[in-house]
Amino acid sequence: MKLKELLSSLSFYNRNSLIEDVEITNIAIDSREVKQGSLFICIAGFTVNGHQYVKEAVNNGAVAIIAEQEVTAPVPVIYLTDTHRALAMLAAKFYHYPTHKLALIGVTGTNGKTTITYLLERMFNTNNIKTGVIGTIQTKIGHQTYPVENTTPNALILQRTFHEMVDADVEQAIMEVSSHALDLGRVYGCKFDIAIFTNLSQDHLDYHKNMDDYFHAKSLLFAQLGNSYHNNEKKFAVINEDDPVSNLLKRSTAQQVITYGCHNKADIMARDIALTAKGSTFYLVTPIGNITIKSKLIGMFNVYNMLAATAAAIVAKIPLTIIKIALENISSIDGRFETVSLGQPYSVIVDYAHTPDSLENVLQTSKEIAKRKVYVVVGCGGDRDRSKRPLMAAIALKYADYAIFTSDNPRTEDPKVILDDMTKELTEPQKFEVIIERKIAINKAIQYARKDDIVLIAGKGHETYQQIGHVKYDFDDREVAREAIKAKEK
Ligand SMILES: CC(=O)N[C@H]1[C@@H](OP(=O)(O)OP(=O)(O)OC[C@H]2O[C@@H](n3ccc(=O)[nH]c3=O)[C@H](O)[C@@H]2O)O[C@H](CO)[C@@H](O)[C@@H]1O[C@H](C)C(=O)N[C@@H](C)C(=O)N[C@H](CCC(=O)O)C(=O)O
Ligand SMILES: Nc1ncnc2c1ncn2[C@@H]1O[C@H](COP(=O)(O)OP(=O)(O)OP(=O)(O)O)[C@@H](O)[C@H]1O
Ligand SMILES: N[C@H](CCC[C@H](N)C(=O)O)C(=O)O
Ligand SMILES: [Mg+2]
Repeated sequence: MKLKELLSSLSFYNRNSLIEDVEITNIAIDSREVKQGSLFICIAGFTVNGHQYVKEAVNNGAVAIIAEQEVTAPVPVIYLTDTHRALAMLAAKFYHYPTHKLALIGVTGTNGKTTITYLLERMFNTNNIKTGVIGTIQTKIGHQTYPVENTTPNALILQRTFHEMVDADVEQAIMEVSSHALDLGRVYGCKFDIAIFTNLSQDHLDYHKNMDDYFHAKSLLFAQLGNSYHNNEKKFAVINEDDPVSNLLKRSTAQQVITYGCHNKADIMARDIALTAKGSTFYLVTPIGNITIKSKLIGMFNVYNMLAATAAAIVAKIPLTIIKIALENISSIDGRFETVSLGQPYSVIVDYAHTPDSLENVLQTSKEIAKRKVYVVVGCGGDRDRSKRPLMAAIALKYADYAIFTSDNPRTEDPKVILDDMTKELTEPQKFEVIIERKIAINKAIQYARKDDIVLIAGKGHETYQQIGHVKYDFDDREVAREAIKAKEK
């Protein structure tokens, strides 16, 4: 694509007629990935400033540069005020606006995003619609899976992925939209048809200044739904009516709002909810009919996730009978309240709870279904929100009978400091111990467990690594638990 054609996607740029109209064969934001014919877009990152790599980019074959700070280069340089947003628009244009060629659902909120995307995937697939999924666990195009670095990838990877989905005849894309992504404009070039809000509770206060700032980032997804009454494009905001911020969130969108909930009156509701250790049963009340759902998913939070997915599926015109089949067929989501069972007389559950709210939810659920004691093994990630550490530890002690605090992904922090942040204000020393090494902590908890107890291993869920420093070591809570159970039971 010619540079000038590419630039036509930006409303405001310095239209310098002297700019040579070079052919762009590739877009790169990393100088190490620049090839002959690349347009190099400089991003001022959190770790380094991409503007410093212009020389290397040119040496590797960059034929034009987009920058927001002064750079010198022997190739055309186009200056813009916001290269993050420019990247999103240019990548969308370069890949021929792929989100205009498929239907797109975005899911945002503190907890439940991954779960909802997989519930929706199952609903669309059961209705014979080919899907693509982008999120924390992986990217999926049909049944093909690809590893990911971020929950919501940067705009370049994102638009390329949508382009591959279009090539693979995907009709429905479903993606998690993180608050970081919204704040950094990663999804700015996407056309969403449905935006789903799950809930808002504390997380990521290392990145966002405060909860208002965090809420504002989330609300951008709803603002981005746009106002398209004039071209008759139907778009929907699916909002959790029981969350305290829902009324404020509704004001962020000019599109039709569909609500779901269990307490406040909503369009899609669950009534007569019965929660057990084997799943949840409820009467699903919707504008297109009512039906009983018997799901294998455990916990009240999953009832909310099912309602959110159902609301989006209904506006996407999936019949209620298909929604029921899909919901009843899903037994668990990778690393979310996943049981590790080798026939042992106690339950071992691996869960991705890594926020105060999610930990509270899963522990409350564990407590409700436990016949005897609940043991929890939990830590907090390094280089992330420090203020959630004491909150998570206090929640662990509030609900569990006994806690083992251990390392999550310490990243570049000293694990002892993280554990100290978690435990220094705790007042019941008889109810917990600290074991830095996660494998030993898991083994110890399983050693303690007796018949009918529950061991909840929280924080890492589907992750198959543990990041210590900058190195990711193989580590899978489910594998470690399996080995520990085997060793104990033999
Ligand atoms: C804080 C944050 O979001 N960081 C993201 C950001 O990294 P960064 O700002 O550190 O980038 P940088 O290393 O400073 O580099 C700046 C620029 O220089 C370029 N560069 C760098 C080196 C070089 O030799 N040449 C070169 O051109 C880089 O390619 C980049 O364009 O840009 C990277 C590339 O797009 C992201 O992978 C990275 O996510 C990191 C891994 C991360 O941990 N992000 C987390 C906080 C995150 O985004 N989380 C959310 C959700 C979490 C949740 O749901 O709970 C997510 O969506 O994943
Ligand atoms: N609706 C919900 N409300 C509160 N907690 C939830 C909800 N759904 C799931 N959880 C808890 O949060 C954890 C993470 O769930 P899930 O992966 O679906 O959320 P997410 O929003 O994708 O998280 P992330 O921000 O890490 O991508 C689960 O393991 C469970 O403990
Ligand atoms: N996407 C989240 C995942 C956290 C998972 C937890 N295991 C941790 O490492 O803190 C983050 O990067 O904050
Ligand atoms: Mg997720």
